[in-house]
Amino acid sequence: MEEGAPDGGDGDSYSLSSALIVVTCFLGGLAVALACTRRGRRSRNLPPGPPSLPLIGHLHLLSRLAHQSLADLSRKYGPVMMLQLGSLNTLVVSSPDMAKDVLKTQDHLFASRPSSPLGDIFMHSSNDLLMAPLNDHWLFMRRTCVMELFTSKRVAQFEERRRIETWRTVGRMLDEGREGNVLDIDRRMKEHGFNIITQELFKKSFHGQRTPTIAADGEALEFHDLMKEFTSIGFFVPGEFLPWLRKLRIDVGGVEAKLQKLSVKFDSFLRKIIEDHRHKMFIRQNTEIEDFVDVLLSLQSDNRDAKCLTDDQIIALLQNLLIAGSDTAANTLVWILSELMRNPEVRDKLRRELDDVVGQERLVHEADLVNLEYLQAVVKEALRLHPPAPLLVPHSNVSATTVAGYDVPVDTRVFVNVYAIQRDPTVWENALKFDPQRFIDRSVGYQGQDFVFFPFGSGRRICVGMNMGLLTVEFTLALLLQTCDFSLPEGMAPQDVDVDESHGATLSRMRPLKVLVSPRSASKLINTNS
Ligand code: HEM
Repeated sequence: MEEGAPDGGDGDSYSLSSALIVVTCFLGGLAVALACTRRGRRSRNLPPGPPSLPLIGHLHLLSRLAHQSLADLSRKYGPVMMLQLGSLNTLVVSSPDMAKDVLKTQDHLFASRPSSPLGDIFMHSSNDLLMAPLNDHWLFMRRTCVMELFTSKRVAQFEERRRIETWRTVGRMLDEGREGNVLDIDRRMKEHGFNIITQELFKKSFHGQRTPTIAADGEALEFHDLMKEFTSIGFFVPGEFLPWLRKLRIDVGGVEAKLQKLSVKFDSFLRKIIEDHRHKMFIRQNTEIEDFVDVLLSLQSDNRDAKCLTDDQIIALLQNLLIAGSDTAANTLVWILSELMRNPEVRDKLRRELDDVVGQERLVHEADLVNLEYLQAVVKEALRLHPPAPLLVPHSNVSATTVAGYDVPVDTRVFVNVYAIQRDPTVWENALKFDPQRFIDRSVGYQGQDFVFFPFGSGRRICVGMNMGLLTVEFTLALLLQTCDFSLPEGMAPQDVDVDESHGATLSRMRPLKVLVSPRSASKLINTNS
């Protein structure tokens, strides 16, 4: 280079050398991280797992349908597998024996929840039930649910509410299905699941025509927007797996900011509902219990217990129940109807059972369900092949322990792959065939006792709303089949109905199920004006 030339060359070499320093440091850091991870692995007897990449660990091996990717990996690495998702130890359990060890034998250790930005920001996990770690607060919330909200008395109290709402849904479907209109079943069932749960929580519906119990337009719209926003954000928060992103205040895709904003909106929406109920109960001296909010407010004012529910806890609980209770039941119904359209012989058999037990002269009611053995088997078979929470809700262990002789460090995130177990050909004959008869030939309940079938989980964290969810699904299915005929749009054969999956909050169909609906004679008995 000529003397006196502009010092751009020096600048270049400066930036080159600083770039080299950064790259060297980065690679050095990676090498140290890798060596530490390997040493850590060697010094502890961790469960097997695939080779990992520095920093991201095994994140790149998970597709959007994580339950399927994990099922594939466990076929190679076994039923107890350890993954490194970013910087998080993650235990994946995929056999009945291992599930039993985690959810029964060591339930006292594994019944906690990992902390997560989604839980912290959105679910108020220090105040809620679903995402709360295993502690006295969780026990208090769980007891409140079990002893006050989901008792058989309370479930029975809301029977009429569920019946009327289901009549309205079926009536709407028949109306809209007139003149050969093709119906989007996913949309109908999601609206139905949501209406049922909001009727139980705060005696209001948010979809359908205006009636005295349907929320005012503005309120309904606001709630629709909130729920739509929630499901569209997605549940993958990168900072959960790569905590250094959070330390550097990097919010990839702005997901955390969106959750924060949405949480504030949700909060004020539910706070207003609580205030309206309080007004009704105390100003108008109305002490009649009409919904869950009434129950929770009366517990709060009772003050029998030294520990009393706060407004924040009530809001967190309502939010949990809305999120955990609506799409789970709705998607179960969509999967059942998909399987019935793919398997006309099952549909015919189910209809024959309904005609034999109930007939067409009166409408089915919840008390009939115990006598509908095949219908119950159909629901079980759909929950076997399409569990709404295919990895349950993540568990976590409160102290270090061992599983199948392998070390599991404290605070490991645990995925129990119920989807893989319920489709395992070594556990179930013709595992991928939709065959409800298997549940008539073999008695398997919902309590998850033998760990071959546990779509609601098992142990301390088993679904708290199981009975209510099952009633919604079974009764809706019974009324639909009793009063409607279903057929596929012209040119479509049963084998054309796919079962491709998509996964948001719960396991749903990738594309909506579209069918034709026409009335059977019992439909004349439905009164949609009640
Ligand atoms: C077909 C319907 C449903 C299915 C398949 C289902 C499934 C599940 C599963 C798998 C879990 C996690 C269990 C675990 O962590 O091991 C769960 C938890 C939970 N479910 Fe459900 N659920 C359904 C309906 C409902 C309904 C209707 C409600 C309430 C209205 C509800 C409220 C909850 C709550 C609050 C939890 C958290 C319990 C805790 O962490 O202690 N679920 N459910």
